[in-house]
Amino acid sequence: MNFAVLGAGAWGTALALHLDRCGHTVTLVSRRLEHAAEMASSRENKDYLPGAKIPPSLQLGHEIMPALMEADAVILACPAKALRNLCEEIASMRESSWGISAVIAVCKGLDPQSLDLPVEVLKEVLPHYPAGVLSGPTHAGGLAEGLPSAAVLAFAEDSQWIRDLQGAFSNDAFRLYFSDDPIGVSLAGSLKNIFAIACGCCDGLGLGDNAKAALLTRSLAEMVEIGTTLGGKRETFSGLSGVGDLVATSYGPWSRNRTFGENLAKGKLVEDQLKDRKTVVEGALSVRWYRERCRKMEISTPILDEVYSLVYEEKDPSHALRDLMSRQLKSE
Ligand SMILES: NC(=O)C1=CN([C@@H]2O[C@H](COP(=O)(O)OP(=O)(O)OC[C@H]3O[C@@H](n4cnc5c(N)ncnc54)[C@H](O)[C@@H]3O)[C@@H](O)[C@H]2O)C=CC1
Ligand SMILES: O=C(CO)COP(=O)(O)O
Repeated sequence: MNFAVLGAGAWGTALALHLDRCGHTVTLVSRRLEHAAEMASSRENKDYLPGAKIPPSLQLGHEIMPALMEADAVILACPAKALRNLCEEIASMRESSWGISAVIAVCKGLDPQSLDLPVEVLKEVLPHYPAGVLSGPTHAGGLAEGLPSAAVLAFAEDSQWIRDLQGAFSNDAFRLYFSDDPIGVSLAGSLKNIFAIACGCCDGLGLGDNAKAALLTRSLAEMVEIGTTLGGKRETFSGLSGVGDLVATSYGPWSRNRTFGENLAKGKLVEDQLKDRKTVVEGALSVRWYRERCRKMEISTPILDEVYSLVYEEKDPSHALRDLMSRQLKSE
């Protein structure tokens, strides 16, 4: 198959490397000319995924159009806040001769203006193509190294072409499951980042394994409550994109969301952590939007509310812990 991967951050690069290893024709597109040129000369993405060699077979570019003209499937690997713009750019260039059979978003957040999930943005802006999402406990470094991992490919419809796509992504190091719940998978992928920030705080405060297990378990309960109210299927949250990614991100030393939470608990200010950083901390943004949505729908979200207060109201992490522990007792 021919894949266009748009967005040359850590995750786009890791996916492109993986698809190249699977024997596909792959073009990885960076939006910045100088970044594409630097990658082409060093055969490495030093800015976002240092250490992973880019083989000559993987094509690098900075223009979207040539990659789209050839593509069977397009992977959108930008941060969630840039997804709508990127889709609009594609829509403005669209030609009926293109052979694109699917567009797949791999970001884990919400559109800041509309609060839409990535799959909803795809459906709205690129209605001509089947829209899917890929998500799971898969950090870029592990996939780039070829360490074993598994994820979910979710489309609302099922077809032979989508099953071919599932097969095209899979090899002996990467196992891709199919799901018919792109809404649930998108919700799970963005919510786990918020709870990973809470788990990072737990690490930063040195609260130990009992506390972290309790926090993770109650985070899952909250994720299921929010996710099912917002339209996801309950079983999705016990799958790879739900509990799988929640565990990976909450424990991974590599996780930007978990590390952000850990540093918060150690006294590093939000603005100092976010200013001038090249890479995304999706949970720090999406917690604001989820809080707004959950309030409107009157969903009780005690952990998410505390993460919001930590990030946007300068709440002291030890006070957040005290407030969580002193809530009215209830049934599990
Ligand atoms: N890094 C990881 O391990 C994983 C990341 N993700 C998700 O994938 C998304 C991207 O993450 P990373 O690649 O890690 O981000 P990153 O922080 O490494 O890089 C973001 C990339 O997106 C590019 N970008 C920004 N605006 C863009 C636009 N309008 N059009 C095209 N490209 C644009 C930036 O130039 C940069 O190359 C995030 O939503 C993240 O949650 C999902 C799974 C794993
Ligand atoms: O989504 C991820 C792994 O599944 C990456 O998590 P971070 O963005 O926290 O690094």
